[in-house]
Amino acid sequence: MMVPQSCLMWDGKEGWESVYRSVPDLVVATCTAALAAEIAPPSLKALYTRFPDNAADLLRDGALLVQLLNPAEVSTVLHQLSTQKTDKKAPRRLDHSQGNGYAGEYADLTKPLPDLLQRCQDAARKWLIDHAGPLCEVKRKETRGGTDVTVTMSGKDALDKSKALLLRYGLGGINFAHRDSCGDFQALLLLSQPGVDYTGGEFYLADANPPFETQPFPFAAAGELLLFRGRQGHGAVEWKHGMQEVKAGSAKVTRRVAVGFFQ
Ligand SMILES: O=C(O)CCC(=O)C(=O)O
Ligand SMILES: [Fe+2]
Repeated sequence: MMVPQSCLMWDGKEGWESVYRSVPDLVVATCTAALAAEIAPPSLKALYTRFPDNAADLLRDGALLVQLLNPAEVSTVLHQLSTQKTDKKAPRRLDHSQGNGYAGEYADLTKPLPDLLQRCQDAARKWLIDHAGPLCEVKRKETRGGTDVTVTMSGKDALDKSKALLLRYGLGGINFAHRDSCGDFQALLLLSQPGVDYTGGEFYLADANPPFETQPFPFAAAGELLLFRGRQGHGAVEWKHGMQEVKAGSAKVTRRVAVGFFQ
């Protein structure tokens, strides 16, 4: 596969303007293992067994890391994503001019997702419904008969309506504390290698109210899925989430790339 030079050169602090708008380029620039061959994806059932038996830790702490994919499976996702398109909608920037962060962007992934990613999303959806179904509620604004209405969906419907995003950051990338306009549960599958592709870049949950306590949940390995509650903590505690500054790892180019589910 040809590797576009601009992507190899890509860096959040330099050359931001000069790069790509399609997933293949994003993905090629993602990971040292991106060009490895595909393996046969594990079944939905096999992926489901990699989740814990219950959601107690997620409900107590607000976030939970699951080693969902092994390195060969991460390479397969990257390989499959290299032929995937993003939605026609332009990626949303995170940068200081937008007031939401630095050196990063989100792009909607078109459906259907590549099969392994789709299975990851399906396994996470099934696990959330099985263990926290009544809590999976989402309110969305829709226009019906020319009037704006707020529609509440719960359980499977809420998760089915959601989007998958490709999120990427370069050197100096920051995602300020925020809440997304989606349901209570979200998930993030890391496709970069912590320590190699980047350091720093810790995901955190933060109290939305004083004293704004934050709790970091750093990824330890590529292929980890972070399930998190983007809104509601214990009792009445409201949460936001964000990501601390991405710093260089041992690789020449710094990047932190992930796929977000239920967004
Ligand atoms: O990249 C991160 O750690 C934050 C991602 C995020 O804001 C999201 O998945 O909604
Ligand atoms: Fe978010």
